[in-house]
Amino acid sequence: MLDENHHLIQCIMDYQSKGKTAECTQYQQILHRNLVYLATIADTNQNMQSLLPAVCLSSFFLSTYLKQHPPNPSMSLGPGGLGSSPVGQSLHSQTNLNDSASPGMPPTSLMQTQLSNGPGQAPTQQQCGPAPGSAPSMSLPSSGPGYNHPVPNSQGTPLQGQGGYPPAAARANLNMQPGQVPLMHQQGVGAHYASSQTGAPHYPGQQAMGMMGQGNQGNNMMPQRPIGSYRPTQQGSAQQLMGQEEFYTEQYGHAATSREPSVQQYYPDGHGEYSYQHSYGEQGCDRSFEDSSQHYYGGGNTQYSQQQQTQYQQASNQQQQFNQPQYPSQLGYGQSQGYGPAQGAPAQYSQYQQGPGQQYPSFRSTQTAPSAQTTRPYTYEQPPRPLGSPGVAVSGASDVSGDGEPKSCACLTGTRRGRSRCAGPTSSATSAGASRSNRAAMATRLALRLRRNLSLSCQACARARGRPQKHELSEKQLTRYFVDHRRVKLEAGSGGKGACTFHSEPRKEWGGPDGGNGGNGGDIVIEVNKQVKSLSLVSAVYRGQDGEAGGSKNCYGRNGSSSYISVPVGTIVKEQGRVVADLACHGQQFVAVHGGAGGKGNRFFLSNENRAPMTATPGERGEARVLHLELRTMAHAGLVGFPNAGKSSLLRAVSNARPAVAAYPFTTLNPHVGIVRYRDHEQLAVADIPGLIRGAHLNRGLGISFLCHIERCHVLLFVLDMTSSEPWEQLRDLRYELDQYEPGLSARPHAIVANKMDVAGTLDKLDTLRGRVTQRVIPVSALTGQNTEELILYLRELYDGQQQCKEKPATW
Ligand SMILES: Nc1nc2c(ncn2[C@@H]2O[C@H](COP(=O)(O)OP(=O)(O)OP(=O)(O)O)[C@@H](O)[C@H]2O)c(=O)[nH]1
Ligand SMILES: [Mg+2]
Repeated sequence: MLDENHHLIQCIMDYQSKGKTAECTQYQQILHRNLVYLATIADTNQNMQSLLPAVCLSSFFLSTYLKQHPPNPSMSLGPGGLGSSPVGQSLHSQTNLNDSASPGMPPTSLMQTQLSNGPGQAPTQQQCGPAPGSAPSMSLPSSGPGYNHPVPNSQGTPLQGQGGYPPAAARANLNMQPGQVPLMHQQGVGAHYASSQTGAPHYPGQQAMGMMGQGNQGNNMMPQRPIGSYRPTQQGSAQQLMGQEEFYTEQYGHAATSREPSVQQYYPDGHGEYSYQHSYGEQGCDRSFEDSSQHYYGGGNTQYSQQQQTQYQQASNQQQQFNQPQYPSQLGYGQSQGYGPAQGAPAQYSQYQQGPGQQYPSFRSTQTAPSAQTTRPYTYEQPPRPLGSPGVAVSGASDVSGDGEPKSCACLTGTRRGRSRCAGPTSSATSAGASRSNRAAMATRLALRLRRNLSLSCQACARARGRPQKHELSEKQLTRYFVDHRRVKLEAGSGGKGACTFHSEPRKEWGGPDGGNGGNGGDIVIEVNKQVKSLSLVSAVYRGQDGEAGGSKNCYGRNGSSSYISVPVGTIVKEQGRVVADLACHGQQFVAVHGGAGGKGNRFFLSNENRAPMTATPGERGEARVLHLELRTMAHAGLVGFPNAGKSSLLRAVSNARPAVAAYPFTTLNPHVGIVRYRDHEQLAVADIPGLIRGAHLNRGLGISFLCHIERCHVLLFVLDMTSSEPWEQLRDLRYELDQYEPGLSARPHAIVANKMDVAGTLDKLDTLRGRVTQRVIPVSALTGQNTEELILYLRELYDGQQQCKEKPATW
């Protein structure tokens, strides 16, 4: 490694002299990484002594080279390298360059000094850092040759040029005493926080983890590798991270898993200081408080908070209140680091050179510990929760932007009619910081939500959309599906033929006849099913199942099974105009055609006269007939009236039926039946019949085809449109049409309903109507429901009166 570094430096110098900037930059990056790696190894017990000369010698060459060739400010040496610092210019870049190489590989003299440092070294580190204000103007005037920083003679003397590189951190890294391990972590965190401006991190678990890691894995080189996840966060350049990761993969045969940038995705709130540092370094203080985990570790470092309070308040007054001391054990955090926003602070990376097993668990435990996490705003990160759970509400309610107004939700709300933008509140992280994985998860949840027709993202969306109601069929669709007349051709199954066989057995020459009979053919049965509402499902042709033929050994054939045709209640079966069956009850069956009888086998013809009959008969053919099925709506009462009289509106007013209502005639094309329920649990069916007009019996309008439905009604309700000029003329025409369809039909128990009484000028017509008829006239308004109670009660009276006369034979 030493030779390689020498060679690299030589190449850099050559390229620099030749003016090849690109190659020079490339070799500088490699050199930088070598130095970082050497510094990492130097943290361990085993390799420190042997590698220290290599590190320092390389640093010496590099410093010598840099003195002779001031670096190009635009050059980048990777994380923390040249040009990565927003301020400091070339001199600062040089500082960073040295600092980037310095973590874990402090000057030899310093190392040697620190090797003997005991745990008592930790408190002194608090005093040796520069003031925060001095950070932006950091410089690294190397006082001596090589890579040596000026070593403080006393621990209270501030070091120079320690931008993000506290010497105490180097001491901590070099300190192999387990008891001093916490110092390393504190210093590392302190250095990091000093540059990240995120306030002091307070990880109670971090010290413990650090101790564990150092004590248990003290000589393990692998865990000492730099953690890559911090680098992109601090540098703000994932590209550099990837390049470095590839470099490590190539150089050392493995890629540090902790370098994966996706770690940041796993913790979008992240390690508090890092996410916050990134926010402040590049975005200022426009990031919401919930975006960072600042409040999770809020300001446990009292000294730190006190010192940096001024700048911190400038950065975010809102967040300052969360930086109150919570973890007094963190008081030892370094103050030596600047707090300026422009510090690249590469040194702090190396201070975090811990193994994944040490570091991330500590962060995890630290993040989950504070109670402030209950208000985490990461709606994207949270798994789906049941609706109405507190978490759902908190996620949306707790997210308030800086001005106190909830931000608009970016989630999509699935509705039956498509997607719409949700207006509910959500976190700023939701709208601003969705990574790819988050978007994928969001898409998955969105698809799930669309399937459920629910929303799980925010409080405003977290409500059930309600069950999708059954889509009402239009009158046109109902007409298509409603069939009240069907001609069917029925042919029952034929019987199976009989068998003609003889018994066959060894040494039994004349076994006798054993042919079995054939099975009977299947019948076709018409069965009433109340679930069926029309004859639309009735086919034109039915063929019954045939019976099986008989077999030998006296085996009979299987009978054909019966076929059933389901028809609605009120179906009348006619054959050649003659009613053969009236199916008015649920479950009632009518065997329309019978199957043919099965044939006889020769065994059947065995007799004393004929011991070996050869006779076997074929099965009979099934019965066949053509029938006409008519549906007559079964209802207790029927609404009869002219079009637009308000029949459908009245049915909607007195029952739960929902026929179509429109201000044009012949809106209703099919009968609708509604149920009127009474308190004694009696239920009366009321049928809305399509409108009749004058001359309907001559097939005008919709004709009188629908009067067959009225034919089954026990009670008739004549609905008159009181807004017409002469309502009583409507009554007369209706009676006439009914009588033309069936004489005496209008004489059934009935009532006269004067509808639309809410319209002005109808009272006079009502009086006139009452004077012209002898039946009871009930004024109602189907639109407003006025006086519909009287109609319902009177309907019950009519029905009860008709039931009392049930003993009498019907006249229709
Ligand atoms: N003002 C008023 N309007 C009514 C009333 N009842 C029904 N209407 C209106 O009259 C129009 C026809 O109502 P429908 O219930 O469709 O009449 P219909 O007898 O079923 O009509 P068809 O189905 O064509 O036979 C609609 O615009 C209703 O809003 C009522 O009591 N008062
Ligand atoms: Mg209607």
